[in-house]
Amino acid sequence: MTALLTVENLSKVFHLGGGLFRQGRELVALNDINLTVEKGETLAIVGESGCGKTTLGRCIIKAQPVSSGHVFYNPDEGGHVDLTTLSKREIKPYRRDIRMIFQDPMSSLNPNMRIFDIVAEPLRVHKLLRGRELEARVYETLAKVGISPDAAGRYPHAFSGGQRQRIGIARALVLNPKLVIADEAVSALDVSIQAQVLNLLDDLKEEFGLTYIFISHDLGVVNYIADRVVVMYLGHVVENAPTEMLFERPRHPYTEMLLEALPIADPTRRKGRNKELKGEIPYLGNRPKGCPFHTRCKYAADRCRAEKPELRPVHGTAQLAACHFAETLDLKGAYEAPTKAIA
Ligand SMILES: Nc1ncnc2c1ncn2[C@@H]1O[C@H](COP(=O)(O)OP(=O)(O)OP(=O)(O)O)[C@@H](O)[C@H]1O
Repeated sequence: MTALLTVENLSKVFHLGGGLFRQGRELVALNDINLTVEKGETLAIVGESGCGKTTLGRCIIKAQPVSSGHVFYNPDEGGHVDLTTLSKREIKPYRRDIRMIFQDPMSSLNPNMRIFDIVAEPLRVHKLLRGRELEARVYETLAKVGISPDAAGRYPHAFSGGQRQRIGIARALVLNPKLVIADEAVSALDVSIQAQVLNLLDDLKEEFGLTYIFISHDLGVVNYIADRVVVMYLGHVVENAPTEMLFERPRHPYTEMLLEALPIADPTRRKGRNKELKGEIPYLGNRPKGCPFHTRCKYAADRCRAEKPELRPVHGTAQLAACHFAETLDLKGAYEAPTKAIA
């Protein structure tokens, strides 16, 4: 396997202004993140709201500057480039290679533009194609995501949520990217539509040789689509493991807690929302000492309150966990890995 993207010691600090009590405070949204995305894999980033998933995605494409650390990108034909050091002009070609898909297709698609122009816009911005060639590429991409070319003259409001997400995907794919960062790409959709869009993403991955970073708060969805899962808590990576290993036997108590909250195995039969997670997430600007999770961890010992655990391989395997007791805790896994046939 070859790394397409490597995040090294990445941190992001927001300096808060405004309110009387927040003046001069810092909020560490990402704390020394390390991860690798292999070519062709789907790497999921999971965690509760506010743990830093979106910030990480935005830092990777440099939509937000990092406070420290590196994002090395290693495309086929080029060498190793640190995206964090590039100027606005220098990063432009990499923005073609790395595309994002967003949660809410309604707010990410300009309501005043026709579908054709929405999908054509990235080609125009990057001055890649014109005239007939541009037209052909737009229609071809729309067809790939299951949108009829006849619909290209309509506006976003004429489409359902699932169709709008397909248009968002077409807009991302029209530039032939190598890496797609999907940020809660199916969260706003009904469960049955989610399955269709996930299947589409899976098919497109094969067809276009894509690599995905799939950001989600929903482990049920992640189990279906991801090869590997990175679990984040309060801006830290607490576990990083191949999907099957993580579901069979989590090595971090936070992962166990997320798995416990999953309703049932098959995402098509899931009803309602996940069970509520226990405990309150501490405010990021006032992070607990020691292990960031110890205030909610039912296994916490004195050591956890005093000393921050490093992310490390458990028993020398591909499963990494940041827990002092990763080797000895007998944590509960979840259901068997689902089959791909959920549509
Ligand atoms: N521009 C900003 N200025 C200050 N704080 C920010 C900014 N952007 C994000 N944050 C804070 O950084 C933390 C991480 O936010 P982020 O949106 O990355 O989390 P998330 O895991 O993606 O959550 P969600 O699923 O709710 O989007 C949050 O506490 C958020 O309030």
